[in-house]
Amino acid sequence: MALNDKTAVVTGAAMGIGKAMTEILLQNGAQVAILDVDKTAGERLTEELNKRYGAEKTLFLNCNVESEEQIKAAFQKTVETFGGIDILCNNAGILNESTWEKIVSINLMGVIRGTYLALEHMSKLSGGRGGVIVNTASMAGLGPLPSCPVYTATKSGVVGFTRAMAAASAVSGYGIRINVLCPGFVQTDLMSNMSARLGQFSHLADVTQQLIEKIGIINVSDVADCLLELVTDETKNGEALMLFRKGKQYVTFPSFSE
Ligand SMILES: NC(=O)c1ccc[n+]([C@@H]2O[C@H](COP(=O)([O-])OP(=O)(O)OC[C@H]3O[C@@H](n4cnc5c(N)ncnc54)[C@H](O)[C@@H]3O)[C@@H](O)[C@H]2O)c1
Ligand SMILES: CC[C@@H](O)/C=C/C=C\C[C@@H](O)/C=C/C=C/C=C\[C@@H](O)CCCC(=O)O
Repeated sequence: MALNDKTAVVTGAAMGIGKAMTEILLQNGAQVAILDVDKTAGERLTEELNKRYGAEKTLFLNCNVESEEQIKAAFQKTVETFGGIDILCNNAGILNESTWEKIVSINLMGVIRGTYLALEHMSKLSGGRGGVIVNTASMAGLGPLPSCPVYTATKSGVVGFTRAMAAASAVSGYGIRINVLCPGFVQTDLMSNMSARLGQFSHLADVTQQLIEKIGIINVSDVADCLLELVTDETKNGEALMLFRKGKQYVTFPSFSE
């Protein structure tokens, strides 16, 4: 899928991985709606990107993925501005084990909310052009991060939701491919003050540190490159792409369908 003049929506786009996703999509010719709960950072980034890529290429929309209403309004504004939605990156996420219900609401329910509301604009069954959705999970969605049980649960949920939705899309004829990214540790703000983010598991900070040393830390640009692959490669649907310092790998899951 060529990205020239395609419209992408990226959630949690004001910084970190979402910012890198936004940039690679712009570099490849897409126009991008930048959705984020942080208005200051979102507006600052949009101003910077406008200078580099042109004001008509980006649109900042203040949006909390915990709110169905706000996502709905942001998608509507994107469609009014750019004429449709071709690519959705459900990327917004947090790590804070002390506010566990909030992690579930943002990391897992935010992905489900975003996907269901985007179908109304993207699905060929409701007059959309089809396209591609990429969800950001984590390696923690494949193997447990002991210091973060709820974060692990949300990311496992995102992997399962993505794979089931991809199969549902193929069988139903939505015309939408749905894939999931599973990065290991990535150098962003989410990795700062790790011990404080672990809540009742702060005593396991050392275990996390050992894991970080074992599998290494990658850069946001490595994740953005993998996003581009999942967006552009039309053969990919229902895939989980794991990446860490050792490299990237499509995950093989057990098959129960035969
Ligand atoms: N950093 C890592 O090591 C790592 C590894 C694997 C997966 N991830 C996942 O990647 C995604 C992005 O994380 P990051 O490392 O870039 O984090 P980050 O903290 O650098 O950026 C997250 C962005 O999401 C926004 N955000 C937070 N809550 C939101 C909400 N309710 N609605 C809308 N926007 C919201 C923040 O304002 C911020 O701009 C997350 O889903 C995270 O779980 C991160
Ligand atoms: C803190 C941000 C969070 O999103 C990052 C988590 C990163 C890793 C969590 C870790 O517990 C996950 C391990 C997953 C392993 C899955 C499969 C293994 O086969 C990988 C093999 C690794 C290796 O070759 O050493």
